[in-house]
Amino acid sequence: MNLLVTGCAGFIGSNFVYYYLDKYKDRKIIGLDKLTYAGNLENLAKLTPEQKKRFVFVKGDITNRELIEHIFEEFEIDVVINFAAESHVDRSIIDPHVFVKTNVLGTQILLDVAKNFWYKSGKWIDGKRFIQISTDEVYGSLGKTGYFTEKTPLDPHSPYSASKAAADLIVKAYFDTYKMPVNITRCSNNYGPYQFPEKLIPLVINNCLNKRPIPVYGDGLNIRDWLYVEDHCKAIDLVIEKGVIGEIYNIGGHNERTNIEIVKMIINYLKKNFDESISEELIRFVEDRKGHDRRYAIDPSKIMRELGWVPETKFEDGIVKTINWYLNNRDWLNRVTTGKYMEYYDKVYGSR
Ligand SMILES: Cc1cn([C@H]2C[C@H](O)[C@@H](COP(=O)(O)OP(=O)(O)O[C@H]3O[C@H](CO)[C@@H](O)[C@H](O)[C@H]3O)O2)c(=O)[nH]c1=O
Repeated sequence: MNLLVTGCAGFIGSNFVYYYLDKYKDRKIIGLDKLTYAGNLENLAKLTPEQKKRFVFVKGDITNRELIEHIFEEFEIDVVINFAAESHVDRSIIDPHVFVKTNVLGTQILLDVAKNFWYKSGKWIDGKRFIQISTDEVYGSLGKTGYFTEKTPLDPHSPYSASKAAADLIVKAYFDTYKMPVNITRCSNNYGPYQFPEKLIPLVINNCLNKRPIPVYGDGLNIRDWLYVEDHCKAIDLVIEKGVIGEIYNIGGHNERTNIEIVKMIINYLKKNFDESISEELIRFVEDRKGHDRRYAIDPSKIMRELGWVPETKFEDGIVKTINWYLNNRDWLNRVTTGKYMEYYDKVYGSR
């Protein structure tokens, strides 16, 4: 079985490649990545020599139709998992265009090429599947109570989440119109190794290590529902194996935390275990994110009930594993935060 994994050198994509090649010793991954600022081939450097034999890397963009066709001609692709996306909300507020191009147009091109290769003589070839990795952000924001289910209406607020919602609707259209074998998964906030330090958890770790102020948006009481990335990978694996064609699956571990709680947990762990001069004095409450969603919370009961998924990593363990991963990979952290990183950082935080 051959999988085309787009965004294979990004955070969730690279974690998925490790997880999948380790679990299935007879399967092969063709990994495609544009290697923008967040995708980094170094993220895949720890594949074993045996795993490398079952991994082919292609540098390129999902909006390049000729390249995607070439990949389908070269390899018999059974499953496409589309992780490739521009994913950071703050960047989408500065420059929405690239989000629409990659997330919407890129998804449509992937779907269309897959359809041309998988639909022969009036029917779909058996065993093919297209999985769109989406996000809980497409549902918008919750008040103090309630959960996002698969039936919650789409109500995205940022250019990022609007582009992901648009992509989901294109995927749905390929199912409704052509009966294409698709699934959409919508996961809550992930954390773990290889996450780029523009996202809250690695940004806080990196700023603590560099004694840089920690920007907390607004009152710090926005809530996110955090899931360890490996639990997300396991959920996607189950969708590939057992997901019902055309269905959407929400993924989340019922682990809601305010941002300030997360920030303080990281500071206090580092203070106790790494450097006692790291303190809550680094915290700065800064201007809020425009259109900032207040609360996300996933109802994962469908995937738990129908596919037997269970989130295994407790947040208290996952966050310690994650902080230690960054402590042990400070070279990586330094490399990915040089050059253009500070330009971006000043753009987002300079005016706050
Ligand atoms: C970077 C940063 C973030 N924040 C706040 C904003 C959010 O309420 C919360 C988490 O921010 P972020 O890490 O940017 O993640 P968020 O906007 O929730 O979106 C993430 O989670 C989504 C899933 O919910 C994914 O679809 C997105 O790709 C991913 O970026 O922390 C701060 O207060 N200060 C910061 O410096």
